[in-house]
Amino acid sequence: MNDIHISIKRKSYQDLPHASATIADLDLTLSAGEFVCLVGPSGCGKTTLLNIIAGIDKDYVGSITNTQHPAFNIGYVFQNPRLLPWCTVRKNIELVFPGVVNGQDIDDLLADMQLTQVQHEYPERLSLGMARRVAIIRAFAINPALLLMDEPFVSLDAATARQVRSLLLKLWQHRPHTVLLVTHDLRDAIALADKLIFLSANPMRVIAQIPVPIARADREDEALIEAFRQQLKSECSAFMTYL
Ligand SMILES: Nc1ncnc2c1ncn2[C@@H]1O[C@H](COP(=O)(O)OP(=O)(O)OP(=O)(O)O)[C@@H](O)[C@H]1O
Repeated sequence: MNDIHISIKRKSYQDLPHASATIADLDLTLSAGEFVCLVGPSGCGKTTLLNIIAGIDKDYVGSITNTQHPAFNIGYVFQNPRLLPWCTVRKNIELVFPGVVNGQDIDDLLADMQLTQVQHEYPERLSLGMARRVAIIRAFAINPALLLMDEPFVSLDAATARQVRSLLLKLWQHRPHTVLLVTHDLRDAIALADKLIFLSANPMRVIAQIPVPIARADREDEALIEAFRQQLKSECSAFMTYL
């Protein structure tokens, strides 16, 4: 794995020269194996940034580079799980598997995400929390150099969101990948990230990069997470008004 450099000079949704930029002069480096969370106000351009990094949106000025592997593979967990409705949970995972399907690996992924019991169900029988967990497995199954996740806990009730977050963390600890995760929930970001990146709006720029000082072993400790959240709020709310 290598560092990934993201440099977006300008992204605008209109072709006009004077059109306002959604993203401007945004520079980020993701270190290999690092879990990074992007936090920013609603509508600031987070999904746009993920779409650019994933190669879905090519209409921008800038570059995404990984010096040693120019064509690196990317996993993307969209807000909508996008499972194939005519395939079972297991089949949805098998379909993305690179090369020969490794049954034991799928068994392990299903077990890590507590989905073994529903592996032969169709997506319509799953709760949103289960469907999100299948989508996360599919992204890990391709063993990507970079894993993008867009609000994987949004629209889940608090208990389910905590469960998915905790399972994701365990999965990532078993299978470390470079992750860039978008969330509007600072608690989720603190529980997961090595580094928090705070963004501004109009245009979107990086306004602060803050390492999370909580040991990995303590990331389920809600009191520690809340204490750091309060610290960030009191120290940074002047320039991060959305905290
Ligand atoms: N296809 C599009 N055409 C024109 N404008 C767009 C398009 N997609 C997004 N936008 C605009 O670009 C801005 C950024 O949108 P984006 O969805 O990237 O923000 P976001 O930070 O992910 O939002 P949220 O937190 O609400 O999910 C918004 O003002 C949005 O209206």
